[in-house]
Amino acid sequence: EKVTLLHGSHRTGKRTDAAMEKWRGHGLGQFIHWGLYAIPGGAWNGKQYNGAAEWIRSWNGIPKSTYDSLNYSFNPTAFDAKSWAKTAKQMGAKYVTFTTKHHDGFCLWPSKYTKYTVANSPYKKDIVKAVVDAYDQEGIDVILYFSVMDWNHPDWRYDIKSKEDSIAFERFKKFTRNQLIELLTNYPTVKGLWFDGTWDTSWVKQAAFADELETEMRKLRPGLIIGSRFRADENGKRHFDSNGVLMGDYEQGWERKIPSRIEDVHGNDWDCVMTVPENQWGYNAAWNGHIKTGLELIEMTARCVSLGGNFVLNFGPKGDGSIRQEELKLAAEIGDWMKINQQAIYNCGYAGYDKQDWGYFSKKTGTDKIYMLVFNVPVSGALRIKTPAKTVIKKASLLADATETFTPEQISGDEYFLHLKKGTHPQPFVIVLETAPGQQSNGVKY
Ligand SMILES: C[C@@H]1N[C@@H](c2cn(-c3ccccc3)nn2)[C@H](O)[C@@H]1O
Repeated sequence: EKVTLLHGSHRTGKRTDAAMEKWRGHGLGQFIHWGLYAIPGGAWNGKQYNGAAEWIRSWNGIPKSTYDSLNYSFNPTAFDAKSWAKTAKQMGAKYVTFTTKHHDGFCLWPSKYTKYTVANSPYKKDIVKAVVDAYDQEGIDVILYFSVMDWNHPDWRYDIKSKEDSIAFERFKKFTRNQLIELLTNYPTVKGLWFDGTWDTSWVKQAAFADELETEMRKLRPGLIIGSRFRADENGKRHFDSNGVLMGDYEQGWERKIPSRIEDVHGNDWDCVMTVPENQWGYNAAWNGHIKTGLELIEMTARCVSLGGNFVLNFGPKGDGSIRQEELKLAAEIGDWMKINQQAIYNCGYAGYDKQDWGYFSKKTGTDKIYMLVFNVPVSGALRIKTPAKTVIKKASLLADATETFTPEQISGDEYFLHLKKGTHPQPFVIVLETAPGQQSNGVKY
């Protein structure tokens, strides 16, 4: 049975306000990891390493003090937030999640609460502001990534084991609150905060403080969107409180992985954040292992939307601020597909149809319009559809060409085949189903 919680989740079920409904409908987002780690780009003294490039400071053999002095070399002459925002627009991203401060503690905005910022670099200027303004101009919503864990701050602790730790961490908590209020005050148009670096015991023990801070941020910015990774409940439970209720507004558990079925998302909103290589968020000059193709990433987008989530693809700009060619090419490939098929992605969600081998269903929120996103054309050319009870399929046509229609062949009570014409399908395509809800013989609506 339920336990009484002071600092568990304060809401059950999805948020129904306009800000969250807009976020829910985004479908496709861009993540950008940029900071000092982009300067070494996964290598140190000519030796290429395989770990995640944004974690290089933590690798064995890397002199931490030398890494920490990289702010004096930070001068991204090729940085142009407008061109980043244009790339995102062309890809079809509806929002961007941007690293204000990663685990290394370097702030891409001129924070008043630490010297470890762009203000103390040759570049000097406010990068967060440039990004927020450029993406606002493109009509792309901005969410700010913030790492609580801060390797640079002298008062950061992994755990609190002594009086000294406790005194230091109280200072760190004030510093963290100050920076978050500073970000929400400096950049009032941002729609949310994406928290990371919140798994260590020191922070997990701060249930009351973090709960109050979340309340304060939401009061300062009504409609603010905060995920499940920010805070733990008073029993140290993260993402889901001691009663199994989601913390925050959406589940932030899908990092480099995608749910395989609807039961995995427990009726919550969620995002999946994904890297192009296996595990590189910050720029790594040597991309090793499997590099995802445009088709793979389009399919991941379709899978996420079909299960009611958002797919957020990561970009890792170089130390000079330019985006690498491989990422520009992927953005263009995804964008070309989105230009034709975006109706099946934006403001769509779980359709409630059984998953079929040929691909994914999505449903336009608030309508009976169903999309079939086809990735695996069967040898038979017959696309099987099992509709929810007694649903009527009124029309079936290609999204890209409404004159190309299909006559559903009913093969059982609720099952149909759509027969594709012979021919190749070099790109995934979408079929639109105009449907009507089922009627029982006695006229009762389902
Ligand atoms: C969104 C992604 N989250 C950061 C991360 C955190 N971790 C991690 C690694 C070991 C234990 C706990 C967390 N691995 N990657 C990555 O650096 C990136 O920012």
